[in-house]
Amino acid sequence: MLGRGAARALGALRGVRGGAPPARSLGLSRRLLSFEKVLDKDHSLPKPCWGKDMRRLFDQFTKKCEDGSWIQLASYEQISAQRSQDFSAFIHAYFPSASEVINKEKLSQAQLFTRGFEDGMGFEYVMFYNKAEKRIVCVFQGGPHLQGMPGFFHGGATATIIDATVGMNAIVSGGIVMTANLNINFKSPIPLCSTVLINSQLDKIEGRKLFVSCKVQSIDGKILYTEATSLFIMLEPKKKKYDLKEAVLNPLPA
Ligand SMILES: CCCCCC/C=C\CCCCCCCC(=O)SCCNC(=O)CCNC(=O)[C@H](O)C(C)(C)COP(=O)(O)OP(=O)(O)OC[C@H]1O[C@@H](n2cnc3c(N)ncnc32)[C@H](O)[C@@H]1OP(=O)(O)O
Repeated sequence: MLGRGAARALGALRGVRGGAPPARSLGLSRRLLSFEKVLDKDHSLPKPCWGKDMRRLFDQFTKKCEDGSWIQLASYEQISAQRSQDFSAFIHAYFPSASEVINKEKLSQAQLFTRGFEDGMGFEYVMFYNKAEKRIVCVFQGGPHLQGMPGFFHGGATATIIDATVGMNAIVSGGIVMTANLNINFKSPIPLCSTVLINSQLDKIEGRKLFVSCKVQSIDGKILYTEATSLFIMLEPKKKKYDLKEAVLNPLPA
């Protein structure tokens, strides 16, 4: 199960209607937070654009979810427009100086960077979480629009999916966090349109700091493409006005 803070953080920022019950009562045996009424499609479910490797690994990890040791993490591209006021409140509480700069009307169009591509062209991925081992495994199939050097992924695209994976590992343990440091060693170029495994591990928590590392490998484990270490910081509200719990329990009307 997730910590309460993390479940609330995810719920509040995902467009939940009707409120999020405490994590303990969620019955998260297979799919994380799947009870939520979320307004758009879950991109972490199989699609026609997934290749056979991606599909096979999805099936393998889904099987591991049956005994509850692993949980599949759902993934949406957009929170509902109705929640945009929550985002304004979030920004106001945590980054008050940014509050004046951000165009609040545009917030209703906000969507997760990794989910902004046409199906199969950008980031296709699904993450699985093992709480006991503090691990998240991301099965990633990158599309042709992620090219850097001809025939290979752009390093920024690799950094993005790494940040998303280690970031999710930090979120499930720490709630509302931001990347403070991301250190990447690119060891071997990743062939464009291939499927790879990103294995991330929460190494330690010290106060507000979460240290997460990961390896990007070929699906047979023979090639180590990339290694990364990261530091995430749990955010502290600068203003006490924003109450995450209140935002979850009293969502805005549709
Ligand atoms: C959150 C719920 C979301 C749910 C839905 C989301 C769905 C999917 C998400 C997918 C995951 C995506 C993950 C992507 C994450 C990002 O990319 S975040 C974007 C990039 N990051 C930033 O823009 C952060 C910019 N930096 C900051 O805003 C701040 O510096 C900070 C918030 C990181 C820290 O500021 P503050 O809170 O004021 O803390 P400090 O007092 O400065 O520091 C606290 C301690 O940490 C140490 N520290 C800070 N930064 C670093 C660093 N870079 N390296 C090493 N150490 C650092 C600092 O020294 C303090 O240590 P001590 O307490 O003194 O020991």
